[in-house]
Amino acid sequence: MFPVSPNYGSGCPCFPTPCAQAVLGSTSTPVPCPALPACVPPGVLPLSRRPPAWGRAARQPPGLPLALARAFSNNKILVELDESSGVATMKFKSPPVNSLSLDFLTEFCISLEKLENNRACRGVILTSAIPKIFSSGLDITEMCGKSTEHYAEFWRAVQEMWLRVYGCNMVMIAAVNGSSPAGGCLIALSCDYRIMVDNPKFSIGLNETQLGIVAPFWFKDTFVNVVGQRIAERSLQLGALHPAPEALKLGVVDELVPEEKLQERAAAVMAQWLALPDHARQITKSMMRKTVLDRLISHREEDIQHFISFTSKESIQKSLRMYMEMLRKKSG
Ligand SMILES: CCCCC/C=C\CCCC/C=C/C(=O)SCCNC(=O)CCNC(=O)[C@H](O)C(C)(C)COP(=O)(O)OP(=O)(O)OC[C@H]1O[C@@H](n2cnc3c(N)ncnc32)[C@H](O)[C@@H]1OP(=O)(O)O
Repeated sequence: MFPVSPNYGSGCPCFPTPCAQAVLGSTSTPVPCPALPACVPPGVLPLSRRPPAWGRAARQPPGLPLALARAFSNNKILVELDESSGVATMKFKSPPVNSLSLDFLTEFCISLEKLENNRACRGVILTSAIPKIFSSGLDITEMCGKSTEHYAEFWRAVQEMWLRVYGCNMVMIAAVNGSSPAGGCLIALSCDYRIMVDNPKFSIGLNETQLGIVAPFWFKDTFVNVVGQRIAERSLQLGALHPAPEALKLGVVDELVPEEKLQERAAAVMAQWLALPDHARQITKSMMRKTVLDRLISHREEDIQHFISFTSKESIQKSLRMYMEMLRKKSG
């Protein structure tokens, strides 16, 4: 029996019996499963998978229950699709702080994939249902005291989340309604546009160095592509968390709005972006992001090994434990 594609799992229609396409051939080259991209090997969804739907929301594919197309929620993310506008909202609702656990990341990828496969959906707004927090970033407990197999699985899920958001053909808008450190910031940076609530108590940034860890090269690349080399270099070295007004000045976010206007403004910006022909916008987006995406795709396994050896170091484990202790003391 040959191994299955690394993306094969319970999200695939052929689960638990892998279809022929989900099985890796003797060459170990993953063969894409046409049935569902969950079986597709890691990477970016090719542009050709989404037919252009400019000017109107395309029809619901036959066979998909209507209720599923309008709203679905597994556990940690509430997804609502407005078929008339073609815009979905993914609302993070994983208390207490929307940390990006393995379960969260898995649900996130499956939810986004469902939307990508739904022709009625052309744009997604990412936001939070937890007051004052957009996302607290990667779940630190997933990186503490676990096995190397667990670190590998977790890191693959983090990579997958980024590849899917950064490489997404749909318009992605982050409606940042709370603090957004590290991995939370990465999600926002990977969108096409960021709107943040105008509240200096909410901050955003890649603060990894404050935890004694290092933002991986693809976090850094994403940041540089948004704010430029100089701002990214200073902000990354200092592990800076920028209060909303400063984040706007530095270009980390595109605009600030009062909290009560956030969803309305996100919908208005989305409408502007969706007024463009999909194919032209998608090809342009792909052209702008391809180099950075390809860099991780071609070094994915190496990056996982790097993460495992870095995270497994006793000095790193110690830093993470101390950081968690500091958070616990602060909260308790
Ligand atoms: C050279 C190459 C290198 C290769 C790669 C190597 C390394 C890996 C790099 C990995 C990149 C990492 C990215 C990350 O995202 S790391 C996570 C960074 N996140 C943070 O620093 C945020 C920490 N949290 C906070 O600052 C605050 O919690 C808050 C989000 C501002 C919310 O504040 P507040 O409302 O006051 O809530 P509490 O602080 O009281 O927290 C409530 C409980 O939640 C727990 N918590 C918070 N954040 C996390 C988290 N990220 N993971 C897990 N748990 C978290 C906190 O401990 C509280 O728990 P308790 O109730 O049990 O005490």
